[in-house]
Amino acid sequence: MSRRDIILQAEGLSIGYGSKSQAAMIAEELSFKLEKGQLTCLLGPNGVGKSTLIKTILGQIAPLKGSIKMNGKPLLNIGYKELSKSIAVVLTEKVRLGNLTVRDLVALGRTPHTNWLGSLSKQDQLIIDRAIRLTHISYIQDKVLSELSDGQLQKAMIARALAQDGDLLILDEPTAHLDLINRFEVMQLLRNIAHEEEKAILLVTHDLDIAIDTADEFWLMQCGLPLVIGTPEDLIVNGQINLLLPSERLSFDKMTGKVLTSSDVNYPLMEGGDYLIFWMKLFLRKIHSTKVNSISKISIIDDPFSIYIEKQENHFRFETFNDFKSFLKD
Ligand SMILES: Nc1ncnc2c1ncn2[C@@H]1O[C@H](COP(=O)(O)OP(=O)(O)OP(=O)(O)O)[C@@H](O)[C@H]1O
Repeated sequence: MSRRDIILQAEGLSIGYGSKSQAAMIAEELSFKLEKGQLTCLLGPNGVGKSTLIKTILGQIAPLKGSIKMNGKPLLNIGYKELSKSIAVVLTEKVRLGNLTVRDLVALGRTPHTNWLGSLSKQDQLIIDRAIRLTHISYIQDKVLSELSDGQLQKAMIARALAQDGDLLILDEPTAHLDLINRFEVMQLLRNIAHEEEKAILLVTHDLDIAIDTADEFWLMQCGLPLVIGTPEDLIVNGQINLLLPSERLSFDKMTGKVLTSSDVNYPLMEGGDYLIFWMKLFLRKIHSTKVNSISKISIIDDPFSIYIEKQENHFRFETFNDFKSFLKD
């Protein structure tokens, strides 16, 4: 096998709730594998079954059909203790452990490895130190959890999962409730952990743009269909990324990596740098003015920023999009 080791694998898996005889099937024919050193993002619309799949992988609900193997062994044959040494989880629910310090929380990650008294060995302390260092939270290790921001708490939760020292990390929407910078930081952190610590990481996210920027692999989940799996770049280039956007009003722009609303605007002839034309098109789509139809040409230059308009033999110049907007609205 290649450098990458398969940690978890499933073939023809059906997932859902209830018993096999009276089952509410959520998804079927799911086949996938998770490999060391890879960051995988599971994407799909609300209610499609992402959390159900995560719960099945964690052994919290039994598959309706098929089985999942962890390191070659059926998941159902792996005991709770062994499983918690191999899989670390960060879920969306906020922890209510306000009096614990960050270091106490990270130390909880060692629970599956400690004796029944829960005493930490020197080796455990070193692993906790390392998890704190890798997640860049040394400066807050003595703070109590109730005093943390959402971003700091999320990093502490990731450190706890890292201290567990399993091969597989599973996270449900780790960037929910975070601001833009923290969303990037947390995803970059997870990418580094996957690559440098050789962990397999699976996370659920709705943050398509950040996922494109960081993931090695996407799993696209859609109602009643098998998972579509590939590198983000392949799925973008072959158009399968649009499976995430079943509405005709939305489409994925391959050039910019952004989701755009489709438009019925007939753009005039445009001249200028690619990025200027991109923002001009977005502007014209939003302004939705009938006056755009009588513009024959738009030229945009970036230094000094100017918009030149040719309209029925007349020429106009604007220094900002805002001035152009006023003109279109008059
Ligand atoms: N305990 C349960 N028993 C029966 N059905 C459930 C249970 N939990 C969830 N479901 C149903 O399973 C389907 C998939 O839900 P799930 O939470 O897995 O979706 P999701 O893709 O994670 O959604 P979201 O993006 O909104 O978190 C939904 O129709 C939901 O109502």
